[in-house]
Amino acid sequence: MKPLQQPEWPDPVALEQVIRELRTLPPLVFAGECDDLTTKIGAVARGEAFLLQGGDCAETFDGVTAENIRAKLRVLLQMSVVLQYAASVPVVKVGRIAGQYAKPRSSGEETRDGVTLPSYRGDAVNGLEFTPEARIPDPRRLRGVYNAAAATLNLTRAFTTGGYADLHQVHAWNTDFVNSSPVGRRYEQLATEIERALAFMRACGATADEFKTVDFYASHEALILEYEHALTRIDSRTEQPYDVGGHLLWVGERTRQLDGAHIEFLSSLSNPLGVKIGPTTTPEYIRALIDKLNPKGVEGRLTFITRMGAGKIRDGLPPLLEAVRDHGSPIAWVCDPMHGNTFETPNGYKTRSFDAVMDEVQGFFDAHEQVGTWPGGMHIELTGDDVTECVGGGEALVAEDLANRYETACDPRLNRHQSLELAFLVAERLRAARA
Ligand SMILES: O=C[C@H](O)[C@H](O)COP(=O)(O)O
Ligand SMILES: C=C(OP(=O)(O)O)C(=O)O
Ligand SMILES: [Mn+2]
Repeated sequence: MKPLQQPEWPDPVALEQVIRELRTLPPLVFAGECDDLTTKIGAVARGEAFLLQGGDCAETFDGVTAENIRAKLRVLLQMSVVLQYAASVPVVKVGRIAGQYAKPRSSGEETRDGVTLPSYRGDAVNGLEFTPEARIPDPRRLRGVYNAAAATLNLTRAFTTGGYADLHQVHAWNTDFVNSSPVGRRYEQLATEIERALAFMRACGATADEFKTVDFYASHEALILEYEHALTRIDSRTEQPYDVGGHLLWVGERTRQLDGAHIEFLSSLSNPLGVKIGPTTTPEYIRALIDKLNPKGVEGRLTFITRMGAGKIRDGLPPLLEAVRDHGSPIAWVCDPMHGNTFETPNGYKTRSFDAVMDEVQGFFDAHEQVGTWPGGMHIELTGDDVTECVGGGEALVAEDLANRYETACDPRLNRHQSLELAFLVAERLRAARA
């Protein structure tokens, strides 16, 4: 079977050149870091940690700025402390970042005002601009992906280890936000409590080096197989293949066929892996997928990212949870409450409602409560900016507001307010689940 959702590159010679070059470039991540993430996700699968995975639907080359990267990291750090403090559970932090440049599409073409052009497939493939030239797939963009991912990872590593992510900065992350909204003020109270706890520990003589840095990992959808293959290397320590273009790779809803090229590719890697699980998934498929991707039952190797839709998760998820429980293999279950809840507004914006997103998260927790399994994490499309892409939330955005700051290159993301609100709501459910 031909691999699905692959670009049709018009210039195979240029493609060959880029791939040759990519094969010689240094790894973006170290295989040992991938193993560390597997270990951490193992704790998620055992019910001892929670995974927070989030970032843009589609990163763009223009979006590789210090401001943008800092804002994204900041909202993820804020969400993490909310979850960690309110639910007393370690949070494994993974960005949809430094590699999330390729998009599967429902349709190969897009029509606007009677003009039809190839769909935008992410900056890895073509340009967002609606012109015939921009929409031609250009393989040189794959080199751009490598450069953008390297620059993003470099700054992310600097922020997470160089002081920005120090827990003592818990107030500083919120300074421009404190009084601008109820959720900003709620966060501020929590930050004050955390500071008090840190001061108490200092007074006890605890040297809190653990609070100074955070472990933060990069993930993206493994979609364009030529790129992912070119960044797959044999690790000198273990002699095993790792995709060194990111720590965790997932395969999406449209490319997860058991006998498809994407699942075959994942099965060859030693990285931690994810697979999106949509509403048509059956227990038989899930069991076969586990046997294919994690035959040895390694803890933390396999994460299922459910994206059923708010109306389907309560019926659709429990049979899958039961099938996995009875199979006995360790799985980290993560909820993507975004992709099953997309709709178009009458004024033409692709959006999601905050209430539906929240309802799917609640349904995810309900399903796990019913079966007695651990709701291991959430996977969110978000941004650190005050965009207006999803309706609802504390700011009560409506369809007419979307025109104000609709900046996504693909799917609508939660803005900073909505992301933090979600974190507070999830923290409450998580605390109950822990109890
Ligand atoms: O991000 C996911 C997919 O690429 C996206 O949801 C597809 O959207 P489309 O239906 O507009 O192609
Ligand atoms: C394409 C995506 O999701 P899914 O495969 O679940 O549709 C995505 O995560 O952006
Ligand atoms: Mn998306």
